[in-house]
Amino acid sequence: MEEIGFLGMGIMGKAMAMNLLRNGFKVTVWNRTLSKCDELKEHGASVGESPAAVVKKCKYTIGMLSDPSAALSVVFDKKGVLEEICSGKGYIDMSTVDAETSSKISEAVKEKGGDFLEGPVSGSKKPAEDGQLVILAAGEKRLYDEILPAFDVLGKKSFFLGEVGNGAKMKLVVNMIMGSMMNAFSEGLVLADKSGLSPKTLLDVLDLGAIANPMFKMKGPSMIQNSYNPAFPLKHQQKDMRLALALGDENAVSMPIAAAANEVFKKARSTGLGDLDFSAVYEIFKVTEPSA
Ligand SMILES: NC(=O)C1=CN([C@@H]2O[C@H](COP(=O)(O)OP(=O)(O)OC[C@H]3O[C@@H](n4cnc5c(N)ncnc54)[C@H](OP(=O)(O)O)[C@@H]3O)[C@@H](O)[C@H]2O)C=CC1
Ligand SMILES: O=CCCC(=O)O
Repeated sequence: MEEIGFLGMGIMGKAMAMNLLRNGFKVTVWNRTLSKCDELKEHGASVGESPAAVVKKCKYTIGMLSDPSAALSVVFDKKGVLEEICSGKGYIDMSTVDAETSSKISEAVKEKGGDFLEGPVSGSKKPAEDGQLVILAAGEKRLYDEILPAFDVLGKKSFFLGEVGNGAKMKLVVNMIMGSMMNAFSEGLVLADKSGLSPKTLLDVLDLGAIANPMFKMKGPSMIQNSYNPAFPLKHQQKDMRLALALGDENAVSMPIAAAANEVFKKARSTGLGDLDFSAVYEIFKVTEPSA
């Protein structure tokens, strides 16, 4: 397979690029904060000096950036992707963004003759390290077929969802459900505790019943130890709730549960929890009102 460029060495980008290297791909990486490329370099990656330089060198370039503004910035800014993308090259944005952002990038890339694919992912740091992501791709089918060998390393399953925007929308729906579930879970843990029950026993009970799921199983034990080492930063989960609510707005879908969950995530951000794991929203439910 051709050399792959990778823009964005955050929690996910770093794990994904490392996984590609481990599986024999040649990778050139770039990150706004250059020092975050050091570990990749030690493992055999080349480092590009700008997104444009990476695209110039590589036939395929993947972006994994924090939010719509970052995703747009690496494409449209000076020394960005657009300066070097051209016919015969592909750009794959795997960041979680809204459909409008993805379409803007797609149109600009296509105008330069390049191919574009969006490919947001389900799964967090550990699945990224283990190549167990679920890839929600949409856009240029030819590029999808060409990049599949890399997707097969990054993920356990790839979906091709058709036109650009469908991957972004699917990802936002999934994360909207996840964020609402995390709120209900946190509320339940507090209710158990305040009612004199053991939260640990609640985890055991949940895990044996109809609502058992990997998220409760993985996050529950660390939450009851007040430990929130970030795998999926809370600020990104709140961004996804916000974008999902905007999608609901566009489609006149009433989303009272997600709206309430978003408010709690916003509160968590405003109290300085944004860089912790999204499960830190639990801390907000633990705060008790002074009794009257
Ligand atoms: N963590 C997770 O579990 C998952 C995250 N996602 C999504 O993947 C994306 C990345 O997430 P994650 O790796 O956790 O996030 P991080 O916050 O760890 O990393 C964000 C990355 O974006 C870069 N960045 C931010 N702003 C800019 C900018 N203006 N210009 C250029 N680069 C910028 C950062 O660079 P710098 O280092 O310089 O700040 C960093 O490389 C997000 O869209 C997130 O929603 C999807 C699935 C799971
Ligand atoms: O966007 C982040 C998703 C995290 C997960 O799917 O576990």
